[in-house]
Amino acid sequence: MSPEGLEMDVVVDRGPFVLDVSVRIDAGEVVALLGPNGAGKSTLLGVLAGLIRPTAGRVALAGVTLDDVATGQHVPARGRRVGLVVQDYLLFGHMTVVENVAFGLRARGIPRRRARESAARTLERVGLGGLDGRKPRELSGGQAQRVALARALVVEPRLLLLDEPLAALDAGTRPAVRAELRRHLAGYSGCAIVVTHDPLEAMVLGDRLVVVEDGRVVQAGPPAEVARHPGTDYVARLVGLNLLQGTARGRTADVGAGTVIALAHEEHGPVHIAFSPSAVVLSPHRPDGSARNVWPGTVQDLETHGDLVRVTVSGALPVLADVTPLAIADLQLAPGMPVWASVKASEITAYPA
Ligand SMILES: Nc1ncnc2c1ncn2[C@@H]1O[C@H](COP(=O)(O)OP(=O)(O)OP(=O)(O)O)[C@@H](O)[C@H]1O
Repeated sequence: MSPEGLEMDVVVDRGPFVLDVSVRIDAGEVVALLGPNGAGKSTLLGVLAGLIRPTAGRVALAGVTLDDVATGQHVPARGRRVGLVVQDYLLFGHMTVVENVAFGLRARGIPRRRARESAARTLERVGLGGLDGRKPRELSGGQAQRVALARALVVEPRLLLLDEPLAALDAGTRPAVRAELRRHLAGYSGCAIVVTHDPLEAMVLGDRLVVVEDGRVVQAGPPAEVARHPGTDYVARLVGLNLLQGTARGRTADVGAGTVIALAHEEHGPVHIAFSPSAVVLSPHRPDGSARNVWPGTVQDLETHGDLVRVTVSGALPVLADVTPLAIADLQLAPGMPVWASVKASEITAYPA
């Protein structure tokens, strides 16, 4: 645990619902917070932002105690070095972009001129230099998202909270804004938490996943590890995603290990490639059907989740496959058995890294 990091051990007791969590985040680390509706994600963010007071426990950020119920210590929201980006951005329609960004500084008593200068610098940093005088209604969804990010960053927070930051964007613009957000988060030196319902977003943005169910942390770890060993059925369904990195050249992508993947649409340059374990077909012999994406591996592990069995296939290109118990019996799949995995191009999502 770095001294600049976040330490949170809190209980929020709301009668029927109790949040009881311990979370540690290092400076520079991005945690993707996942969980079903009503699991307690917003409550957790509310405590960190200083909007909800815990019933018991302690929160410390960068060596500063923000909450300590035992001693009665509580730093109010305005006094915290915490930046918050909410789902619908909540930009003030009557203010310009630079005024929106400067607002948090003004609220903290920074004089107008200095606040505007800092705001303009932060807008430059998120690639929005030159848009200072625009009104929020004159921005695209992606630009509005960056203004919201600038508004959170302008107070130089040690903790950045992003509550479903891409939810307001349409499906077409989301991949590009997600890739951009990833770059901003990579360059951010504080702790960050991204709340999301989207497993792809969680895997792309998070260095680590923290999964909350019914007010408790049920699983935490690097995305690939959580996907390979889901602790609950919810996690298995949610993070069951194969994620590869590659270099695209039109309708194909080189993913290393001598394997080229056929894509459903054109991409160029570094890409993420994602497909669901349910899209993977396993066969004992090299299939000669229409699937062009075929590679060999070895069954490493079988784990039952609900009515499916998740098969971990190891090899030069490790992959997860969800198959029915009947298929397991038919194919007589067992650890150590060589298999061929195949995926149709139409089942693959590729997007810029
Ligand atoms: N102000 C409140 N007073 C009492 N209970 C509340 C309050 N706000 C939320 N709750 C309850 O606390 C629990 C956790 O809610 P929370 O909003 O933190 O979940 P969430 O994981 O953010 O859900 P979602 O994904 O739907 O936003 C729920 O059972 C909810 O009904």
